[in-house]
Amino acid sequence: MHDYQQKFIEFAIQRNVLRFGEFTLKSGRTSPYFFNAGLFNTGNDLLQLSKAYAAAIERSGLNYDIIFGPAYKGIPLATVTAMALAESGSNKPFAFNRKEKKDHGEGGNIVGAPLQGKVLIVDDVITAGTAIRESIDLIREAGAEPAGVLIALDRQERGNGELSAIQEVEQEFGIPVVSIIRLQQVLDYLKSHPEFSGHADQVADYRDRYGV
Ligand SMILES: O=P(O)(O)OC[C@H]1O[C@H](OP(=O)(O)OP(=O)(O)O)[C@H](O)[C@@H]1O
Ligand SMILES: O=C(O)c1cc(=O)[nH]c(=O)[nH]1
Repeated sequence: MHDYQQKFIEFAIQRNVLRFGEFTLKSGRTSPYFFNAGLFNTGNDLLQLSKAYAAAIERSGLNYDIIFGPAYKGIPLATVTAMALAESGSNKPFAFNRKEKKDHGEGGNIVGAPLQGKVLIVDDVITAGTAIRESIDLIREAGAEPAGVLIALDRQERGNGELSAIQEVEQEFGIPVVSIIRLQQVLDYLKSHPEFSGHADQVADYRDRYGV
């Protein structure tokens, strides 16, 4: 595990973003851990988070024209990532969607820059891949092309079949998915920190059941 990854796990635990307990996921699975990016909820959190996202994009070498954040939690993520990239000299347009279409004023369900060219999707987690598939549909409907996905946490879970949701997305759409951390690193962290080792077994059991 790289130093930046350990620091990111500690940042997420310290802000209660990465929590342990019993959580129902969008996929219907019951998980012993949850990553709630909505709890990165101060200016300082977002400053730190935006730098972690921008650094991940820079490390990935992804080639893209515009950043897209899926509603809702992807919206601030895409926004602050675009700001951090601009700070380091890469000024990219960004856009996000509304979950419900607006039928007055400017109308439609895309806000921000027009979806054109190669689109990098920025979100918090991928579990079963539903949110990413919905984003890819929106991008294609607009006549643009998905170029990659950046998330904070790869939960390393099966999608619809035996592959991970991320592998399915990579194969089906031919695009890379980049994450800052993945579940295995969270598990390693829990096991090597006695104060969290009580959670390690439950997370490992969950991984045995739904992981790849
Ligand atoms: O891979 P999936 O199974 O789709 O799950 C992951 C998605 O679930 C959450 O979004 P959700 O739409 O639940 O909530 P939000 O409106 O808080 O972003 C999360 O932010 C991801 O976008
Ligand atoms: O699968 C989900 O719904 C999900 C998992 C997770 O860790 N965090 C989140 O916001 N959603």
